[in-house]
Amino acid sequence: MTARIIDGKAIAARLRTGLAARVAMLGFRPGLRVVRVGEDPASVVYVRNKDRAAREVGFDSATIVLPEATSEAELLGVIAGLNADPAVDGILLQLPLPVQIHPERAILALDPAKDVDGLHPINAGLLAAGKPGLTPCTPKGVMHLLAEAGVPVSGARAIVLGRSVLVGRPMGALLLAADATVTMAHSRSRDLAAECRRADIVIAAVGRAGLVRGDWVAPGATVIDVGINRGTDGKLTGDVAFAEAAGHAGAITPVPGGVGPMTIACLLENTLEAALVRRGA
Ligand SMILES: NC(=O)C1=CN([C@@H]2O[C@H](COP(=O)(O)OP(=O)(O)OC[C@H]3O[C@@H](n4cnc5c(N)ncnc54)[C@H](OP(=O)(O)O)[C@@H]3O)[C@@H](O)[C@H]2O)C=CC1
Ligand SMILES: Nc1nc(=O)c2c([nH]1)NC[C@@H]1CN(c3ccc(C(=O)N[C@@H](CCC(=O)O)C(=O)O)cc3)C=[N+]21
Repeated sequence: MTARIIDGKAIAARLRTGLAARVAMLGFRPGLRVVRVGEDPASVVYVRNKDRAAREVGFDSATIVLPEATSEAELLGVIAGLNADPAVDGILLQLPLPVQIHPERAILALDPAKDVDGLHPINAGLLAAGKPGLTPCTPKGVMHLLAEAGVPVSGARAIVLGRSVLVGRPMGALLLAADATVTMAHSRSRDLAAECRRADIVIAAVGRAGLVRGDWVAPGATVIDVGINRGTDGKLTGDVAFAEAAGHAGAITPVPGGVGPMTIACLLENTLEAALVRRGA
């Protein structure tokens, strides 16, 4: 079997076109601020592409880059300033943070109403409870991709590889909310290959290039590759051995051109949503 390629780039472009039309009718520009501390390579890619997309859709968007050596107190000061700024509707704090900064303390400092990546315990708790709130952009983007690709989720067996607060956990919650039977796998899971082979939908969010091999994928399964790894040749690759897996899967996302552009489109969607709620528009 040769898999159908799910074109995240095209699906994200359609989403952005819809957002641009809504923003043009608003009479104000939704304000987004991204805070990056240090030079994590995946975060650098994200910021570059996000800046372009945000301008195109008509947002007031800026990135604040702080040096790797920034103290937690300095970062908390920057976050407090953004919380208090009425022009700012959405704040995205890029992860991972340098070791001297406690991620939980930094996330707790965000105004939950401006937390467009859905990381604050209030938003994470709403999601865990199956209630509406701001939803993490990457898992939300994956759900959009599954819907656009016509992949049935209700009743399907889905496996999520990775259990991070940013991707794996909220991904599992969204799949469960959509009535999938969800398996959560991680670095301690026994026999990942066998677990994957049982799944109709495989979501790889680990950060290990080529971890998911072709024979881990059941014939006709859907494979969504969240991983963004920078190879020694400088090229971006996912967590899935793409050529092998495409020989087994029914549908598969590429890297680049899969989940990445959807994350950005969903960040803009969440920022618009936060702006409408906050401004009572
Ligand atoms: N495309 C996009 O838009 C985005 C891409 N990313 C990318 O997705 C990847 C994952 O990101 P993130 O969730 O933040 O990463 P984290 O490092 O926070 O989490 C990785 C998870 O993978 C698990 N893991 C690590 N090694 C293995 C293994 N050998 N087998 C099974 N599980 C393993 C870890 O398990 P344990 O909990 O046991 O340690 C952990 O739960 C990265 O490549 C990142 O760059 C991230 C965000 C958005
Ligand atoms: N709080 C937080 N939320 C995140 O969502 C988050 C984060 N921190 N830290 C870093 C990771 C990484 N990430 C990416 C998003 C888009 C692309 C992206 O646009 N990828 C293009 C790359 C195109 C290219 O430049 O070649 C693609 O896959 O097609 C990449 C990486 C979000 N992350």
